[in-house]
Amino acid sequence: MVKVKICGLMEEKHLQAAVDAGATWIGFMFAKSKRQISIERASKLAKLIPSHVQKVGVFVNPAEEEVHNAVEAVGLDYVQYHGCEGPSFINNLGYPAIKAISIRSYEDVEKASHYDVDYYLFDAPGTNYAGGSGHVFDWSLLDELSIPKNRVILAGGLNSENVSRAISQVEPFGVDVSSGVEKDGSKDSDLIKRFIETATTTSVLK
Ligand SMILES: O=C(O)c1ccccc1NCC(=O)[C@H](O)[C@H](O)COP(=O)(O)O
Repeated sequence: MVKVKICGLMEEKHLQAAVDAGATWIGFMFAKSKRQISIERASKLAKLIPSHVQKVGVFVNPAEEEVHNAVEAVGLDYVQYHGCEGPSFINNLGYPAIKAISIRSYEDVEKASHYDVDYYLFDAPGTNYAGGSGHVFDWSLLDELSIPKNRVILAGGLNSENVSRAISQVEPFGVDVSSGVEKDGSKDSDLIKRFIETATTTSVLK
């Protein structure tokens, strides 16, 4: 079954909807974004998350100190690097890691092989911010992946209408969504439930 990451959660009711519907990862945005959350607020919300659901902190070119503080205060299970962080920066920090890679061309896809991380999150390039644009990239660029599929998380403009197609085509380990579970600029519990239900009931076998 495909795993689901719901990103950019800021409110208890939406967090609860994601947990109840079967999310594997909950993402807190610590970088500049309209979804940015403080470490204090994320720590409070994190206490409501059962241990089988993993907490991901999303950063864009952070200072090391910032990452250490958030991991400790929030009890993050993974750190998602969504900027231009290099392999040695990520390795030196030493936390379980997700490296986001913005895909414009096949050369971008190849950048994944420079990193030794737990998961590779392939995303559309950002517009106002580094991610969370709601845009889809050309999934066929992932046809010749050199990294194992069980380390791939697909992101970028996914929603309950296109996620089944995305899963059938890319066969990722997980899918990630932010804009696609929002209505009028805020997360929506029904959209979160529908997305998770659709993704987790889609067969990964072609
Ligand atoms: O979501 C943001 O606002 C954001 C801002 C800056 C860096 C990363 C950001 N999001 C990280 C994510 O993992 C998003 O879920 C991913 O980019 C997909 O977003 P969307 O296309 O909106 O589903």
